[in-house]
Amino acid sequence: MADTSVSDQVSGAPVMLEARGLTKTYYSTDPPTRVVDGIDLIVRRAEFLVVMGASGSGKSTLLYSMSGMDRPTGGNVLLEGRDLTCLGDKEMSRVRLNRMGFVFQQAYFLENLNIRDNILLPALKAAPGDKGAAITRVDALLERFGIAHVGRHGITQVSGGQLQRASICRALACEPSVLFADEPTGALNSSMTTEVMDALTDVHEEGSTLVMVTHDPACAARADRVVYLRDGLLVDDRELGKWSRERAEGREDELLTWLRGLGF
Ligand SMILES: Nc1ncnc2c1ncn2[C@@H]1O[C@H](COP(=O)(O)OP(=O)(O)OP(=O)(O)O)[C@@H](O)[C@H]1O
Repeated sequence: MADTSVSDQVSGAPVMLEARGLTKTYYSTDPPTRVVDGIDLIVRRAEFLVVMGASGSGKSTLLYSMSGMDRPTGGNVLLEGRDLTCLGDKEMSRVRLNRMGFVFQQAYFLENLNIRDNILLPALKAAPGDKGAAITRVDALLERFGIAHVGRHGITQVSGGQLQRASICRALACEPSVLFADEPTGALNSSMTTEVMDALTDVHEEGSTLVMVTHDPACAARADRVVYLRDGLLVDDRELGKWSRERAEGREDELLTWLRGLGF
């Protein structure tokens, strides 16, 4: 049973996810490469946290290690106080399916299924005995993200922005505790980027916890907090506070100044 009483000792806010001394070393290289180097990081409940850093600094590896997609080689990851690092593969898959959602740069949808069925698939897998509820939830998500009219379209018959909004729907279909996004706008033009970031901002404003990797300061400026990685180490951390459309530009400038100071 999850321990929901865990809270951040500094802010007092409830903790959703925590990395303690998280390490990932690849032993396939000679010498071995330590890509994530003993990171301590707390993600508070309902927080939108962004991970930035130069290419190769370990952002995706940190995200995958925290989400159980990849096994860390040291340290621990706790989801609402429950240590995930001691779980077997089967239990970890269950946690990923039921408690975590993922959005990647590419959608990775099945070509032989339409958009709606691609979104429905994980929801049915997570709750096989409750097909009606899964269908209702998925149809509500399609409406909410403005893609109900393309639900029966094939995956090549929609725009990049619509496909990424469908990825967000799929990630939310199992009502996850944490949504992880790895460069979700990396393959999109600027109007589609805004479309997808608006969708993610809505998800956050409705109370979801988000952890996102991005290279794009305009996307990062949507977050509550940005952490910066260098060579697998977490070297700085900046609270941005609540995002608002009115303050968007000033906030992006403030973030850029901070990032330049870090050598970004
Ligand atoms: N399977 C692997 N074996 C060995 N080294 C790896 C492996 N996967 C990743 N790396 C190395 O780990 C380092 C960090 O990779 P990672 O993808 O986490 O960085 P990143 O900050 O997300 O980079 P980018 O912004 O370019 O996506 C890189 O130097 C990469 O080459």
